Amino acid sequence: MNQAAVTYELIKTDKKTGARLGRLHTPHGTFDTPMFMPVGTQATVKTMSPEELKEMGAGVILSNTYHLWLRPGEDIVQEAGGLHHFTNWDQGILTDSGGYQVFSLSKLRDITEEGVHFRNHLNGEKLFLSPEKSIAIQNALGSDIMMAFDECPPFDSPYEYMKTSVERTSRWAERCLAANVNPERQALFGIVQGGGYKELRELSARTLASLDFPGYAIGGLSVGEPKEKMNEMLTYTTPLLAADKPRYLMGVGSPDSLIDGVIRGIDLFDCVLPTRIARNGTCMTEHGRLVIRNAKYAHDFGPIDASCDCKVCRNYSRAYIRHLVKANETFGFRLTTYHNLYFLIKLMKRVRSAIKEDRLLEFREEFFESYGFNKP
Ligand SMILES: CNc1nc2c(CC[C@H]3O[C@@H](OC)[C@H](OC)[C@@H]3O)c3nc(N)[nH]c(=O)c3cc2[nH]1
Ligand SMILES: [Zn+2]
Repeated sequence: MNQAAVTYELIKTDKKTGARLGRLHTPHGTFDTPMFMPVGTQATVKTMSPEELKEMGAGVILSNTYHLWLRPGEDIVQEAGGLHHFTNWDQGILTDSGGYQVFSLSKLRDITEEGVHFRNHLNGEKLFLSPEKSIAIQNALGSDIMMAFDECPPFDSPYEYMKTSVERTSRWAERCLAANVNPERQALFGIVQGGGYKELRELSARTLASLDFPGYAIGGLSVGEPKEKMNEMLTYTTPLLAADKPRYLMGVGSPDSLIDGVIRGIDLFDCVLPTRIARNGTCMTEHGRLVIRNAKYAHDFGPIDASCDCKVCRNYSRAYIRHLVKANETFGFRLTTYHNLYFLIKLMKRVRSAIKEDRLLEFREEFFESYGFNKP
């Protein structure tokens, strides 16, 4: 029996919700879950060094097959000895399959049973991505967790289209399993689709469960649908997935969505939100979002967030960071990025403590009140 590359250890199941405490064992370390994974689409978490990511407690970071295939090319990364050597990051790496980018970045595309024909969003050249090609790229990148090549249709696609897509994505998932040349070191996660149709979510979950992946992602969400619809699909879908496997909600998210995802049984999250809003000077704080450019912070020599113990909040003032951001100084965006990532990683740590102490729903109430999510 091959030693599985990634295994999930279920530590505790919350009595009042679907939340769990767990540990994700990977060839590059073991990490507590629920966990937030910083996104480093082009093999870097924008403006952050590996040392800073480690310092803030990041365990697993993401990179993206589509982007790295186009630039610099998976062959260069492979020659470097894989992504861990290329990026000098020795902890966990998860690569997305490119399925989402093909559907979100390229306009002209043709989906066939074989794969997807589309145009390079950088130079318009014709490209083709298939389950086999996506897995070959991810094997070359050497990520610890690879994602199956899938189609992420618009949430409100017609039932018939969504059904066809789910069935094709399931056949693609099987081809991905067969294409993985390194299952002992690189775990492949299946991605559940089905949009807002419960019976298609069930069809997708059950088909993928029968293929016995080491972990599962819930895809096709956080694509513009109302949060209530996302939560409704999670409530329905996560119980269909094996309790002894990790569950990863792709592309999520904001603090309220992270907590509500944990309550519905999600263990792993990724989202560009904290790093993206940081680059326009917006910070997450205990009392909601703070737009640092705002004139009211010009003479404010306090920290971004008085309740945050990160190195940014311990050493730099709102006035200084506001000045840097307004002057478009890179260091300003490094400070806002570090703080935002720290805030979400710390939020997951607080959630894990709340699960340990059987007080997750109380924590949700307190945090939502403080952040302002309860405001009508
Ligand atoms: C934001 N909402 C959202 N993101 C999603 C992503 C990751 C985007 C990927 O693109 C890059 O960020 C833009 C990241 O790449 C590192 C991320 O993994 C998804 N990926 C796949 N394969 N299938 C999905 O159904 C899917 C759904 C999503 N919903
Ligand atoms: Zn801070």
